[in-house]
Amino acid sequence: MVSSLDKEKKELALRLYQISAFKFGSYTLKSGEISPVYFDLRVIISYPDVMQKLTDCIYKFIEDKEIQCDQLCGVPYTALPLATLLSVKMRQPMLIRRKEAKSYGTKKLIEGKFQLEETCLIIEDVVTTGSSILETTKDLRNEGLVVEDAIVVVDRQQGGSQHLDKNGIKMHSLFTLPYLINVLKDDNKINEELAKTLNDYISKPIENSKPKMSRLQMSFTKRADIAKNEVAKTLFKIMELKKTNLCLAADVTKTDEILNLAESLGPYICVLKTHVDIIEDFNDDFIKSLKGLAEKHNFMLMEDRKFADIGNTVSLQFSKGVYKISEWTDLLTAHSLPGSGILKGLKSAMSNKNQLGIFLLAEMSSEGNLLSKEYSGQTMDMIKDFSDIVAGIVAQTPNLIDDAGLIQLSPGCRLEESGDDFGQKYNTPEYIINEKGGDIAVVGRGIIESKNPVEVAKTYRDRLWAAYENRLNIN
Ligand SMILES: O=c1ccn([C@@H]2O[C@H](COP(=O)(O)O)[C@@H](O)[C@H]2O)c(=O)[nH]1
Repeated sequence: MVSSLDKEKKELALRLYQISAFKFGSYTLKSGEISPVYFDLRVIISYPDVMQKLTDCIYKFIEDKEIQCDQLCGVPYTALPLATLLSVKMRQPMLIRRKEAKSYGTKKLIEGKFQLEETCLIIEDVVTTGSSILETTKDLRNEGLVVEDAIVVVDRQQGGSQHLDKNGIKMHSLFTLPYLINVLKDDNKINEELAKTLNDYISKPIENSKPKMSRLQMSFTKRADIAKNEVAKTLFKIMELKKTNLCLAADVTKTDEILNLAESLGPYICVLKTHVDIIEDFNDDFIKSLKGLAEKHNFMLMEDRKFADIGNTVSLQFSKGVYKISEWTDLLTAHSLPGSGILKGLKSAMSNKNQLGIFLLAEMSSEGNLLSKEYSGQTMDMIKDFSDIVAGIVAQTPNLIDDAGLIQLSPGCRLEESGDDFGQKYNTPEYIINEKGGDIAVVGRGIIESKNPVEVAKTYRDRLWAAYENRLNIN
């Protein structure tokens, strides 16, 4: 006999297809895997009838499964409106997990009233690996809540359930991918051939479809072993040894100011970043002293020159002129804009100084910058042939790097989310490391313009390192 829930689920599945909440083609998932199906349940908020039907179905589903809870919590963001509607329908309170703590007032991560040891049921839209549910669970458990169940609208059946199970969470899915394939095939929405492609895709052993271990799950020590660029290798080791992933942007204009910063903040940083062309009294002795301090405090020097010309010009800019950058810097930034010739030019100018780690700009932190997604992807492609000289990228999002030996440097960091008058955007240390996927955060004015740069640098160092350790636990 067909239960009323079965009938409602079928109708809902067809309606979800109609509003393009799932699509078929060739899609690159967050894990980098190519998938013949893509779920985008974000569209449902534009269809009140779908929101209503989905809420009713989940409500019945929870009743059928006899799941009890004191609180509900939707995984941000798509599941938030669903959790809200369910909370009203079930007359059960809900909680909201912030993606980052407020930088003012209570600094809470979990909003809403609750008691210790209350049970919280998680609501999620689509599950592939289950990592988003785990992130939310971790914050709820840290507050003393008990999380044992999660309801998901669609389970892609790619290891998420097993992953959650290992972490003490039972996942209940309203729809699975095989179920949706059957419903759509029976209603002639997809043909036999597509159904077969989809079934073949799901029947791949989980090992094959499991996302490969991402750099975000790996320690810097492990990544040092994988890094192909020698300078990146050393940098990973310095970070782990000194327990710091803070890069200081020493954006001051006098040599003694830079040297003072290097001496006083050296113990707390892994990289000191310069813009030599803003220094008014540049001289060779300054470089000698700076190198001495880098050695004394075990940090690396990065010249943030952001080269952007053809290979020949860049090779001259790098090795000649007043600054002779190639002779002293460990790390260097460059734009990918001119094409791979820029990397060839830099490589040719390395001469007898063999060790260089280039960071290509894949994304920028400033508002309105023109580096599109396509540009960022092409930058990553360009790196592949230059793994000996490229140490990493400058970026603002977590999924560009799939080679764990590369380092992501993320500028735009302040203790509080803010901006400057010229479009610079700042995020907190935790947001930079956990949400943007930065391995190293760059901090300039947040430290150098503070009243007590040493104490403030220590705070950045501590918060950035704690966020990195936290990232290893949640991923
Ligand atoms: O996208 C980018 C690339 C580089 N930067 C550089 O980082 C520092 C940031 O300094 P703050 O004072 O912390 O804003 C600066 O040297 C930039 O040239 C960046 O901000 N964004």
